Amino acid sequence: MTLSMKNVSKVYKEGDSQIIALDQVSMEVASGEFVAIIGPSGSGKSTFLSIAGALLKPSQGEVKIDNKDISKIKDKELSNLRLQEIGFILQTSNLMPYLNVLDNLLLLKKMSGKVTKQDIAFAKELLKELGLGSKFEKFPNELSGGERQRVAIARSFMNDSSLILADEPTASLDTNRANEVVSLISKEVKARGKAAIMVTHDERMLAYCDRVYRMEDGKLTLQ
Ligand SMILES: Nc1ncnc2c1ncn2[C@@H]1O[C@H](COP(=O)(O)OP(=O)(O)OP(=O)(O)O)[C@@H](O)[C@H]1O
Repeated sequence: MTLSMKNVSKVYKEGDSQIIALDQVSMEVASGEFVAIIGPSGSGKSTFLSIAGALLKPSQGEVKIDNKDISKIKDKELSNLRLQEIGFILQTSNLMPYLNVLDNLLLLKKMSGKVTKQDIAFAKELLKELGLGSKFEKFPNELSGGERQRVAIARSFMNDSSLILADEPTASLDTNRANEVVSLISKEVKARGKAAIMVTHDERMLAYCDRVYRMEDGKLTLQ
């Protein structure tokens, strides 16, 4: 997979004034690449990830996934593309509190039709890979913060999406847990040929990444 963003700008209108959240940013990420974006609060990083994940439309510029211009795709096809190709990892893991760990992983499958034996086997395999082999039946409130984040990561790997977008996945984790989480993303990128973009404030996590970009006032530069 290749994500290509060219001269992408995003302007938010607030009454009479405008906020230029992104100012002509370009980036290309391909399978097997793990890139990071750092930068101060309010510089445009989340806006960038939302556009990369086809959740938000740019005001200007071009976003292509595998050479397909996503502004030219119909809404239905775009939501399928999002479901199949893109895995989001968010700061707050947003697990369903009343579902156990295994069912949290299977939730999207349940919502989109039926759950197969293979789905269950894949979910269990992912959980084992992430060191959660003994936690299938636990509920989110019975897990530590780091464990919850790993469940959320396993869930984002469930659809075997080719693009992983992570918005501060290590916020609120201690150094060991943070290393664990980021090395899991890195492993998934390298072993399964995925592409990943991670927004982070944590400079220690940059060692796992192939490239580091800096966002400042909506402008993106390679470090
Ligand atoms: N929906 C919105 N409407 C209006 N302005 C917005 C909206 N979303 C973001 N902004 C503004 O756009 C700019 C970029 O915001 P963004 O959330 O992308 O930054 P960020 O780098 O992710 O910040 P943080 O590190 O604090 O999460 C900020 O000035 C923000 O206030």
